[in-house]
Amino acid sequence: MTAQILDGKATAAAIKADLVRRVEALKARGVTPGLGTVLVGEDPGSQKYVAGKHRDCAQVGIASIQRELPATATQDEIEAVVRELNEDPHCTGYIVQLPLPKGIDENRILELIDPAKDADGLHPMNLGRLVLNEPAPLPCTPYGVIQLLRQFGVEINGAHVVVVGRGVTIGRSLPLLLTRKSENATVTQCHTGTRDLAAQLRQADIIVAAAGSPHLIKPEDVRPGAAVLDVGVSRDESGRIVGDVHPGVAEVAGWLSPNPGGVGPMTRAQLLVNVVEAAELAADAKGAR
Ligand SMILES: Nc1nc2c(c(=O)[nH]1)N[C@@H](CN(C=O)c1ccc(C(=O)N[C@@H](CCC(=O)O)C(=O)O)cc1)CN2
Repeated sequence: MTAQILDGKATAAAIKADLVRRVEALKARGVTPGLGTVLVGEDPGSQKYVAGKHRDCAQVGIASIQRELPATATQDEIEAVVRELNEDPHCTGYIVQLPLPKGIDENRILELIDPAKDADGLHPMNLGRLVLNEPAPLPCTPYGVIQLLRQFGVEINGAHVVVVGRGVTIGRSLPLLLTRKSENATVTQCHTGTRDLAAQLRQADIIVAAAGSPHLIKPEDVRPGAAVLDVGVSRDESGRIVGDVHPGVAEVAGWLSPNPGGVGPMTRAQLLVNVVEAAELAADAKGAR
């Protein structure tokens, strides 16, 4: 068996094409959506992701607001930038690129973001809304996973999904989305404390690997025909991405979301969706006044 590729680039391109129309409609109402990014330090991966986000903005007509601080920036200095973006009327949504340098209290920074401008859906109020099943900006990578599965007709309803990882950007919220009635999956969450990971993986209809552990998922761990989404990012000596999924999995899986080229572009597309939706909500509220 050779897996069908879940092509995130093509799917993200279609989402962006639709956003062009929505951004034009907003501009006709006198609102230009603006994405802000806060980048602290010089991590080459983070720099690349942030640059990609602003390239996407240019493609769909969203204005870009970039704030960069050195790796030596203090908690107070980062918080000052967050407060400034909360007040900036040109910035309709923004993100703080993670991870932040060691010594910075990441949660305190996330809690300071205005929930109405939280383009990542990582503010505790928005994560809480997700728990309560209330409307909220959806965390970008988790929702990118779901959209990719839907786009390629992978059955989520009733599926047993094994999520590997428990980080704040993916692992924590993906099970929340997958167990909503609209998705209706059964989820097992695995992590470094899981006793027999291979035994869990072999039960899965869908595996989402977000551990950041190179080639953790081996072909013999995958049930033939299962869908496998590689969301883990490690880098080799030359800076190239190494995913969580061993290349041999392509011979066993029914579907494979590669890395790069799978969920990464979907993450970026969902970020733009969140920015446009926040701007639409703000425009509606302004019109209603
Ligand atoms: N505030 C946030 N920080 C981080 C998030 C996040 O969602 N919000 N997720 C990751 C990084 N990330 C987004 O910021 C991200 C990861 C990957 C990609 C992407 O397009 N990847 C490409 C490959 C790019 C390359 O060659 O390096 C792909 O997969 O094809 C975009 C965004 C951690 N931080």
